[in-house]
Amino acid sequence: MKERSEQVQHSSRRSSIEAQRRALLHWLLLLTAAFTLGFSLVNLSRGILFVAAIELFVTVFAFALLFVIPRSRNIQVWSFLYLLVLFSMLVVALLTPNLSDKVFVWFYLIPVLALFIHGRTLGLALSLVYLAVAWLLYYYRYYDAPELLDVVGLTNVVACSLVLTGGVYAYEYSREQAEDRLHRMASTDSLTGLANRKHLRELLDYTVEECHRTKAGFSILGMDLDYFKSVNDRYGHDVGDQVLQQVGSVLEQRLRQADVPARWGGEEFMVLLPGTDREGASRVAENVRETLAASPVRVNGEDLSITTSIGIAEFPEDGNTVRELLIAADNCLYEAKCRGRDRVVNDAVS
Ligand SMILES: Nc1nc2c(ncn2[C@@H]2O[C@H](COP(=O)(O)OP(=O)(O)OP(=O)(O)O)[C@@H](O)[C@H]2O)c(=O)[nH]1
Repeated sequence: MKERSEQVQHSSRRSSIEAQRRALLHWLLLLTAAFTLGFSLVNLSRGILFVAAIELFVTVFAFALLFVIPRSRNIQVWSFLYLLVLFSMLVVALLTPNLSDKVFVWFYLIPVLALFIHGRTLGLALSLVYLAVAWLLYYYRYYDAPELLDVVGLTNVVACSLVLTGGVYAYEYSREQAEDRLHRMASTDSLTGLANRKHLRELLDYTVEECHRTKAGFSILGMDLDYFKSVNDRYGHDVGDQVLQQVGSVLEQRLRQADVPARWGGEEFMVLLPGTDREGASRVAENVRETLAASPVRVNGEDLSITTSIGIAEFPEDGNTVRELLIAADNCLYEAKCRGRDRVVNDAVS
């Protein structure tokens, strides 16, 4: 749906991804602090002091991030630093002579963490860079231990990390797709396929804010079908639903790409017309009203005509806030109903 609408959906998606990553990072930092502290104590007791000190540093670093991240506006940099510090600690452990070659299994965590906290694209790029460095260091560390560097050994090391990276990437991809679908469903009216009330409300807030900044204008149309209750009463709810779908498709057909029609609730619709003044909005409203009146719904061989009353409000003349504009459009709509329905009113006296 439309450029502006996509912008709003995109920014609401971004903030939900950000919140999810913050929560994930919180748990990862707790786990990191706990495990590095444990390893630090073990290495301290074994006398491997340098590694123990590095691990203790990572414990403190992870613990500090637990306080920094909730207060930070941009967590991307901190996430990047967290991964780098963790990776550097693993490098030190890998290159330390007395530690087991099994230390390398911890590198398999890097692609999992990178993809979870940085998302698919950046996460994959970081994973491949870190893994390539880890493979080279593994080779350098064990070049004098042929039993670890035979073809089978090396293939296992490389293939396992690639399979793991591919698996987590595929998981992230399907999770993103599912999230996209959920976001679309949450902002769409299932009967008409138009934007729903919640989504248009967000769009109106965004548009008012933007127009205050840019000094641009816009209008809204508040629409209410006439005598819709009698359609339901006479023909049943299924026909009523068919009428609502017909209104949805007329709005989709008659409006410009930048305009956003929405189902406001029941038999009420609302349209956002960016960059349109009162006169322009009145022409669009007349056009929609006439098209609807000329597009009857066919029921049992009978033509059921649809008429609508429309009220208009223009920003900033009729209101500086979304609330004021909605009240102004509603007053015009009420006036249209009072004057006999099937008409457009753009100048109600409140
Ligand atoms: N079929 C169907 N009907 C709905 C839906 N949502 C609301 N309605 C019906 O819409 C009707 C609205 O009736 P009223 O508010 O009296 O409005 P009206 O009959 O159009 O009268 P005026 O607006 O004064 O012209 C009620 O009968 C609701 O049950 C829906 O999703 N499907």
